Amino acid sequence: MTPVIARTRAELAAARSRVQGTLALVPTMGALHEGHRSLIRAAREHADTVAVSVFVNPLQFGPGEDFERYPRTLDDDLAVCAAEGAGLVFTPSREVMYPAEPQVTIRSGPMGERVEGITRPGHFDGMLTVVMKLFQLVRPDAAIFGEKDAQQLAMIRRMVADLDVPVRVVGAPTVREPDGLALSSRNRYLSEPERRTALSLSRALRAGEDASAAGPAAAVEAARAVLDKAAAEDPPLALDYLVLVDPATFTEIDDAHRGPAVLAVAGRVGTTHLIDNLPLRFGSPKES
Ligand SMILES: Nc1ncnc2c1ncn2[C@@H]1O[C@H](COP(=O)(O)OP(=O)(O)OP(=O)(O)O)[C@@H](O)[C@H]1O
Ligand SMILES: CC(C)(CO)[C@@H](O)C(=O)[O-]
Ligand code: BAL
Repeated sequence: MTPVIARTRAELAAARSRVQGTLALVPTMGALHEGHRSLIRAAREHADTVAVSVFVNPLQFGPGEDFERYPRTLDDDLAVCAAEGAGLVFTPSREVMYPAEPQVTIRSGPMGERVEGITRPGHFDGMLTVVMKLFQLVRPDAAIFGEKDAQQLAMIRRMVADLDVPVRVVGAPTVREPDGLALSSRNRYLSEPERRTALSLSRALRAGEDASAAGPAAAVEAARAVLDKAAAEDPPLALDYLVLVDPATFTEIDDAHRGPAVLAVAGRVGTTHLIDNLPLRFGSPKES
């Protein structure tokens, strides 16, 4: 199927008015990989038509981040959208998305200042602002986001609840390489030695999972041991954070915690910022 490509608001409005039945949106920044493909396939199960947006949102990049060099591969992205059966691709320019410098934006609140928000101040405000704009422009019934960006997904769920946005938010599991590395558009920045070091992120999460029967502190300790080793590798991992958090609020949990949690990690290898996480569940001592 060849999707309709909308580059302007008028083209999008015309395409949207022709959609029959329900519509699911998959927001992306392009450079589509197997993780994005899985989101498009999941979206097809939630609606009659799938729309994919491809837009590298300047508002969610801080000074010194990789906005300029972020991979832009639109022709390949359109081929992926067609192969996966998307009916509509919205690919606005910066001027179409932000005809004027926005004065009124979404504030992500305390949750946006935790964990990844400490490493990337302002990131979640910019992300939520563009997601809200995409929801207004595309008017989807449902929107699909990857669990790889777990704090992003939790924040979007919270925005939709707090602001009564009529969109069903659906999370989809993280797609990994056979060796465990989470797929990410930024992986293409990595040299072979950097990729080997980057693997420590998913290895640390697995070590945490393996130790989790002994409780939250043991899970964090096992993950940290892997990351400490990676910090001494060549090239080294520069750890930004390793935290065990409540999945809904991203506040840190303590050793007494029982129930679901997310073990989240982020770090830099060379100049590449990578994140990963694993959902865990802690039972009472008898259950575990
Ligand atoms: N490995 C993955 N598995 C499942 N979903 C993913 C994966 N990687 C990204 N996604 C999801 O795809 C959507 C678009 O993300 P984005 O275009 O930023 O890709 P990305 O690979 O996360 O890029 P980046 O390297 O910039 O973080 C988000 O909902 C994100 O969570
Ligand atoms: C949701 C999103 C497309 C908003 O720019 C982006 O943060 C991403 O690709 O995860
Ligand atoms: N994948 C989340 C978008 C970002 O890193 O800016």
